[in-house]
Amino acid sequence: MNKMKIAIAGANGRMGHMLIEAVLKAEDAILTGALDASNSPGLGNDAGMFLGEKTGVPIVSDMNKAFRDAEYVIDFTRPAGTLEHLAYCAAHQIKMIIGTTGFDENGKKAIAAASTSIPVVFAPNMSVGVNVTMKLLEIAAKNFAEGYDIEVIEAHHRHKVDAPSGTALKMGEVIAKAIGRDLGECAIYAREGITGERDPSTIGFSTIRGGDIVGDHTVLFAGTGERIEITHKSASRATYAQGSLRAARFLTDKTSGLFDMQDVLHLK
Ligand SMILES: NC(=O)C1=CN([C@@H]2O[C@H](COP(=O)(O)OP(=O)(O)OC[C@H]3O[C@@H](n4cnc5c(N)ncnc54)[C@H](OP(=O)(O)O)[C@@H]3O)[C@@H](O)[C@H]2O)C=CC1
Ligand SMILES: O=C(O)C1=N[C@H](C(=O)O)C[C@H](O)C1
Repeated sequence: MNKMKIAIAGANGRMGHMLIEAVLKAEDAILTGALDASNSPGLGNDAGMFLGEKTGVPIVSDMNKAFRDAEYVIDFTRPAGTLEHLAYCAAHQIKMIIGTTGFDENGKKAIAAASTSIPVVFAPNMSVGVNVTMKLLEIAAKNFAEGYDIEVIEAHHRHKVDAPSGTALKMGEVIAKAIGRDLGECAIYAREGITGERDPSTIGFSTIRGGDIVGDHTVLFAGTGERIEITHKSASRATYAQGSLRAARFLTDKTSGLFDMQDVLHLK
């Protein structure tokens, strides 16, 4: 069997650890490199050290070393880092799976541009459950377009640096598209003081940060005399790592193109 040669960017991070563990356990994958930031405390350590395993793959900050033998880079870092890795991968024909969130419009355009020369899976949430939930939201939104107020509520751990989460924003986009609204025009990200009554055409977002919450997302459709809540809760980051490996397998026969987890899971 030809094993997928995978390098992990963000190797010393929360997702980096889950991804390294998943790659080491997968029969069809081999860990060929591990990258982290130049100031990472993990630099020089064996990538499997946190598991008590010796992989022979050190964590380095030099892309030439970390990505040299890779066919795939799985990147869960920060937007600035991901965009540097993307440029390298595009120049060296390495397939990318991008889980990083918090990109601005220019960052998203750069990813789309790179995907004309390499295949990229770019998704704010790699879990099967969240992506099936997106489909449920599409159906629900079409039926609750009138007479129901729509609110997206998300909760994450205290270390998360972007808000709302990439998943919450994607949920908002899916809902807005389903009911013919433009999220850029109808999203409300904060409320304080005398806000006036709720504008029924808006989609509201609420963010909770605390403790070690892995990732909870609820969409509330609040009508007259009833409320519908569609909720997904992650209990472990393993689900994102397994989804990332599915995304890599999906890219095996691709030479270019921008894909998301709806493509990977055949949900479109
Ligand atoms: N799509 C999905 O399914 C999921 C997406 N995410 C997203 O993944 C990203 C990472 O999350 P998480 O693992 O919790 O975060 P962590 O902070 O735990 O890990 C990020 C890692 O990337 C490193 N890093 C930061 N900048 C660079 C850079 N320029 N080059 C190389 N490495 C860099 C960090 O190093 P240092 O700490 O030294 O700065 C750290 O080791 C976030 O954007 C998060 O929202 C998370 C879970 C699921
Ligand atoms: O930072 C996280 O932890 C997560 N980030 C992603 C997001 O922003 O949606 C996915 C998941 O919710 C965990």
